[in-house]
Amino acid sequence: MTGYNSNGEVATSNGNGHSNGHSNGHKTADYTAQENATYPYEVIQEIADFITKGSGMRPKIGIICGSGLGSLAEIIQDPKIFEYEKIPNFPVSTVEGHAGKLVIGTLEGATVMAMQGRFHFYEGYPLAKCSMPVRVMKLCGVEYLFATNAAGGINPRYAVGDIMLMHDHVNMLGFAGNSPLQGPNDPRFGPRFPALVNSYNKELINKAIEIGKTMGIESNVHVGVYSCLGGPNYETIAELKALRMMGVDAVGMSTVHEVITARHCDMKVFAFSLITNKCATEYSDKKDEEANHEEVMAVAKNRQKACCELVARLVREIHSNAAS
Ligand SMILES: O=P(O)(O)O[C@@H]1C[C@H](O)[C@@H](CO)O1
Ligand SMILES: Nc1nc2[nH]cnc2c(=O)[nH]1
Repeated sequence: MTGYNSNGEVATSNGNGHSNGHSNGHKTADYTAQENATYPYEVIQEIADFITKGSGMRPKIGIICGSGLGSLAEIIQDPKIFEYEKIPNFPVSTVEGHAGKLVIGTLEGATVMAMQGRFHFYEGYPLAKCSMPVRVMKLCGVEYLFATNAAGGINPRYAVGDIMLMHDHVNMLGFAGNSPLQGPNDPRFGPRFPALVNSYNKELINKAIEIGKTMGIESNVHVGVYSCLGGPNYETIAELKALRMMGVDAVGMSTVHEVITARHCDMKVFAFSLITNKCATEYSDKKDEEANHEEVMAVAKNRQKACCELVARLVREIHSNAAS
């Protein structure tokens, strides 16, 4: 089985087919791969072949499930499930609420693949590794990326449980000089200097707004700007004030690197944040204003039905338009 070494050269592994760095049973990020996280095209192709041959399917839509939103993959029919640990050269999920499974099957007539578990920078993975599965999706045949996340609401109009359709982002990790596209560029994926204006597909946003209306949740659906910070700590009040001044509506720890990678290889992107907590932008002693992951997961569980319906109906739209 082909792998890659720390120089980014294609190398052959010792035959167990994967190098996830978790042989002792503990799920920890593979720190040995930090030096060079750029996966050669051939390795991504091998992973994609493993999935398409193993499932006998070529998905058109890829879904990334946010924290606690794994149920988005549970609505997929006749699923073929791959545990990340069994996929060659795939990282492992280390965060609660991210099961670490790739689910391929049918949703509303369309062939889809869903990641029940994404990779975050704070897990110790470099950004290129965090978003490598997006390139795998591309080589599996995926044209549309649906990225979902749990996020803190900074916009004072947002309530817990609301859905924010992302129409733009502020990439704080990018401000700090970090990008999933760092390192050698392979033009088979995309250009060295991709433009990111119009990254979030307007047609899909408009369709999602319409779907929200027919679901009767229009007052809980917003269109806004997301910002990704490195995490794993939540933000200070001063940071939240600064983000608000920058025009950010919701803050999280993911998605942006996936969107950059998807746009680089010309996928159409739809993304939304489930607002799992309200971010305090004033100083207070109240403990219940502090964000915590248990609350994030509980809100995601409460709102999974609405999130699943939104995703399923948007998939149906895409599929029926393609068929007509
Ligand atoms: O994977 P997402 O972005 O949905 O998860 C958010 C960010 C952190 O991983 C976690 C914090 O509660 O939720
Ligand atoms: N950075 C960040 N990520 C989150 N994920 C869910 N809630 C939050 C939050 O308040 N801040």
